[in-house]
Amino acid sequence: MSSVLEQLKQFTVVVADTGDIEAIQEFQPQDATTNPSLLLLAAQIPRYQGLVDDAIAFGKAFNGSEADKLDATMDKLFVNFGVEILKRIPGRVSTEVDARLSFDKEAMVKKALRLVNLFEDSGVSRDRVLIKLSSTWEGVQAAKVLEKESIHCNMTLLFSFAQAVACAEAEVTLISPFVGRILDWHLAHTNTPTLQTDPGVESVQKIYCYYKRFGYKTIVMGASFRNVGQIVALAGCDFLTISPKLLKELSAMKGG
Ligand SMILES: O=C(CO)[C@@H](O)[C@H](O)[C@H](O)[C@H](O)COP(=O)(O)O
Ligand SMILES: O=C[C@H](O)COP(=O)(O)O
Repeated sequence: MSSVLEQLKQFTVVVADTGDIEAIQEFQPQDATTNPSLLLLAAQIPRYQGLVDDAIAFGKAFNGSEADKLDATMDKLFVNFGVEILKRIPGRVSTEVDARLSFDKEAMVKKALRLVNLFEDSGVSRDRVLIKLSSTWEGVQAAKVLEKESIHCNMTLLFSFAQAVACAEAEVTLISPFVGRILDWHLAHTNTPTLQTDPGVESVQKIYCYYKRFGYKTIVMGASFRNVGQIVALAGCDFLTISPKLLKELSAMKGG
């Protein structure tokens, strides 16, 4: 009998949510997503020290202030991990624009162009990269500009239906609704410790049905999962990005 992970792959594009390159190889996802927290963890794994050293050398040689050098180091580090990840997957890697820029359209566009240029300098074409932008109003406007330059965007930190509609109308490539954080919020802020239904799962289902009903092309990728139950409930969604811990649980579960 095949595993739940193998069965899931028949209906949904499975994406690895990690900077740990070896974990990505183990589960053979189509795509991978990274974020600063995940890359901070990965950068502390001794086998990836070479990628960190290379980024530091790049930053030191960068012409500019100390702050510019630090910025250049971080950009190069994110790209170094992205380039290595892409050697192990057939699809795309998501690389994030600093969330502190989330309310500054021009700064997000500039940072995205810089990341894409670094990928291209490493021999990776822009169609293998998804630039992650916050789903703020400014983020959506930045994505509109970038998509016109064939820079594909993954709109992240998406918690509401209104954000999803704005992203679809802007014709962005992909959105990442955050299942787990919606659930976390409800558990922390409502008087229903045992919820009958999962509001994070329901949020993705509503967005998915709306996109399909009205023919929007934007890909829906559920993210931020707390347990395998949420993932199984969303089987059939376009994409799901899943941590190695939950990918391992899914691959150990036998399907019916
Ligand atoms: O790329 C994405 C989503 O686009 C993911 O890496 C996404 O950032 C992660 O799933 C979330 O940040 C995980 O967040 P959480 O588990 O801390 O709620
Ligand atoms: O895509 C979303 C953000 O990268 C989440 O980052 P965080 O896990 O550090 O809050």
